[in-house]
Amino acid sequence: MDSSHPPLFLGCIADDVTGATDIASNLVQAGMRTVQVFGVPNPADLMALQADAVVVALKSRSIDRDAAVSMSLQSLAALQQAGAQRFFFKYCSTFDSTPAGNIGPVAESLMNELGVAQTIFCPAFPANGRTVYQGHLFVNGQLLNESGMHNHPLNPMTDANLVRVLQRQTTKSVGLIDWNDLRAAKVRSSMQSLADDGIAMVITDACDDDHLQRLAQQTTQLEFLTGGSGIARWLPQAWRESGLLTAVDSEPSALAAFDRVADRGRAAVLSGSCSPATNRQVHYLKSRCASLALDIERLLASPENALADMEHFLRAVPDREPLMIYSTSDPERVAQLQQAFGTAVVAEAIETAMGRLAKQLVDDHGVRRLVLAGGETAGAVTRKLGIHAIRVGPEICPGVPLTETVSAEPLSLVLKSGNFGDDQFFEKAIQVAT
Ligand SMILES: Nc1ncnc2c1ncn2[C@@H]1O[C@H](COP(=O)(O)OP(=O)(O)O)[C@@H](O)[C@H]1O
Ligand SMILES: O=C(O)[C@H](O)C(=O)COP(=O)(O)O
Repeated sequence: MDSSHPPLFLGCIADDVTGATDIASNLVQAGMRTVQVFGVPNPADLMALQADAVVVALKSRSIDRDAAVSMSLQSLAALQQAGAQRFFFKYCSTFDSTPAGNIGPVAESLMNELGVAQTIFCPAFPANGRTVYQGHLFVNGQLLNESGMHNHPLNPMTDANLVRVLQRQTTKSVGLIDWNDLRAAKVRSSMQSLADDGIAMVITDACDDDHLQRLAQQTTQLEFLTGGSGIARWLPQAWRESGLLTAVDSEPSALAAFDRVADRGRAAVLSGSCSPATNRQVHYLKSRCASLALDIERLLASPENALADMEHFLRAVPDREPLMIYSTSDPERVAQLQQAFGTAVVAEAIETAMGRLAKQLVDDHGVRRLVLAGGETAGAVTRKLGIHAIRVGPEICPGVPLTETVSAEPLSLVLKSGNFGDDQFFEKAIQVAT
């Protein structure tokens, strides 16, 4: 290990793969050398990475609560052994979770393991339209439960009041630091008075980046924080200003290297997200490159026949031409399938198919650039491909960076959060990766 490189400073535990890449991107933008690893890591591997920050990408957002807690605690232990001094639990900027968890239970277990009496919950990411006001989460100015997130296939968000949502998920008391506290720069004193009242979990308002910067500056004393990726864009600067973090900027050469890795073959888009943004992105791209919608009924009835049909499509696309395969559908169609076959059955069948398709594309069809839309989808694909770590490079849009696998033959990956990116995102991601 290069002794000249400062030791690992920040350990992040993310509950889904695209959410992990999202926070990793903001940390790179903030000048931290960041590596993302997949699944519960080995401490020795983490120390060998020579990174300022490591993001552990778990696929724990929508699984059994106890399993999510267990893998999160195992990841914390590995990060502690690797020497991390600050810890961050990353969940969705739209607080994706069910009334039974997992944000509350995982955060509670991490707090208890770290011996932390109080921490913040800051999902706001204004650069991507996620703002919190009086404890209510807005997406592009619409209340969360009216933004389309109420139709999420796995974690429908039907209540925008995050104090209420989080309180349903935890036995600890939940409170709020609101806009007035931020404006009056009273975050620390407000947190102390909340702590005096026994409030352990503090939802924080934030409507713009100035609010996030203030929150970052006034929470440097916290060993453990939670939130979306927004505040992570400002924490490194606050930690440097308080002398906690050595000022090490990302090496421009390291970021430039991404331009070379990408141009090694064909690009393919695999989209399993059914978010409004991804529906628009699929609609835009499907008239611009070879595209195939998964026949989900056929997939459920006979996976092998369905995959044989897809192989036929793949062979019909001219070599090196980009292509897209998607299950992305509107809420009505999603609900119809879930009612007919069961939510978990449909999700599992699609995620498994996406994993097998990705392996086929890489092994047999010359694909070296994969654009994956959706956290659960990306989690299934990266697991099937056996990807253990990625280097995080320049962002294509806020929260979505270009990445490449840490492997003998690097694969260019774009792991897109369901709701991120404009209508032309896929086209940009393919071109940027060329
Ligand atoms: N047409 C569909 N009908 C039902 N479920 C679907 C459909 N397409 C995808 N899914 C499932 O919905 C979930 C989408 O989650 P995810 O990939 O995380 O996307 P997002 O980033 O939008 O949350 C996955 O489990 C996926 O398998
Ligand atoms: O929106 C966010 O904070 C993250 O990018 C995220 O968690 C996305 O998860 P998704 O499953 O891709 O929506």
